[in-house]
Amino acid sequence: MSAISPLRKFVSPEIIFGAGSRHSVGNYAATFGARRVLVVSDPGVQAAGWVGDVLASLDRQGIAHVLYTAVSPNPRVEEVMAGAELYRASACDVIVAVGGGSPMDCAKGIGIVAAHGRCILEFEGVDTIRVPSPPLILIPTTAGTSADVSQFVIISNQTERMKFSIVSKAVVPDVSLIDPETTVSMDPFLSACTGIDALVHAIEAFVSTGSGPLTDPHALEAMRLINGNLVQMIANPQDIALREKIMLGSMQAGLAFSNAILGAVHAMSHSLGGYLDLPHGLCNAALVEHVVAFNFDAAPERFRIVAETFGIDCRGLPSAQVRSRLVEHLVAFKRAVGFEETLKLHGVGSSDIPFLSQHAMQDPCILTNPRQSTQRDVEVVYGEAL
Ligand SMILES: NC(=O)c1ccc[n+]([C@@H]2O[C@H](COP(=O)([O-])OP(=O)(O)OC[C@H]3O[C@@H](n4cnc5c(N)ncnc54)[C@H](O)[C@@H]3O)[C@@H](O)[C@H]2O)c1
Ligand SMILES: [Fe+2]
Repeated sequence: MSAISPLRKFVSPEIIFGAGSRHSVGNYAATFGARRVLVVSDPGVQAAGWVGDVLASLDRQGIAHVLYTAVSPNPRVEEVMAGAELYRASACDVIVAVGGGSPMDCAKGIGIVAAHGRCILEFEGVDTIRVPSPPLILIPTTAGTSADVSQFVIISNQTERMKFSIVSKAVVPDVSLIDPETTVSMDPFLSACTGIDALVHAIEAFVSTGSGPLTDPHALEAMRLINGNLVQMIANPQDIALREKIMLGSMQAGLAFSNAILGAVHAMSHSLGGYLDLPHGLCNAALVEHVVAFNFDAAPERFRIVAETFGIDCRGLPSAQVRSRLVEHLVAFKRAVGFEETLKLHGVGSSDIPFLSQHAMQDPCILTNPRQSTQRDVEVVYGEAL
């Protein structure tokens, strides 16, 4: 008799996907009985006009609001704490975020602090949340992080020059309003960074030790959508049909990685992003092919499927050749979206590697990497990416 699969769980918010969905935020806030909403965003998203649409929708429902936009890319501990203080002092009862991963993660952090009355630093790690957060509605404006569907919060601790992760189903928002129209204002660099982030989510979720039948179909479809449309989207930034495909790919990658967790690219990129305050997608881009080459032999059949999903003809090829074709494909894809990155270009030297590796080993994402890694392994991979 063949064994049956082990138990799996899958969490997701209520998702409303489609052009114009941002305009319904007022209705969703009303269903939570909102009296005063804290709206979290950042200056770039406000300048693009997306904050105005959210405030207008709340106004139509007669719901008061307080705006908080003091959020940096790679949101910081102090920004979370100041936002939580504003939430408390203004007697808010619902949180809405509109923006990329940074305002969305900051909003999740504000919810945790508002509920517990303690510093966000105390919640680092897995399943540390004890008190439910206030109702949370997220509206992503980048097609990449999918923090709006995920169980992750990534906050930067600039006192220690590191980023830390909070992983809990308690940080999955109540509602995600995914509106591809908001991504038309992304410039080519932001589109490339966030698109590569989503592609890496899909690859890492598919080869993760936490992968399984509930997440695999999302991961594979995300790879198809992003691999097949990102280059075209960057060349045709106003093409809403292409924006929609990449947004859908990002969402599916998000559902996959939220439930299957990630791997060494993310563990290493969180460490790098905290140390140098660099864009998250850029860090992933600098590392991805090196980590894939390192991991390949631990999951050759899974990586063969990844390669086939990218359109590489693997028939009759031995594993070593599939590995090198997959690495070549990733390098060519990165170039096609505008990346020629090495870590050296961003000022990383070999003397930084021990610090970076030590922090990467503490990140929860390292635990689900398909190949068990020691600090020495991680040091070698950073060295290859220099
Ligand atoms: N929680 C998660 O599951 C998760 C997953 C991956 C990454 N992250 C985190 O998310 C953060 C990165 O988020 P991001 O890549 O979405 O970028 P971001 O939120 O940091 O935004 C980067 C810049 O782009 C601008 N911007 C955002 N949307 C725009 C738009 N539509 N038009 C014009 N400008 C726009 C912002 O104003 C900002 O200046 C990192 O801190 C990363 O660690 C979180
Ligand atoms: Fe990511």
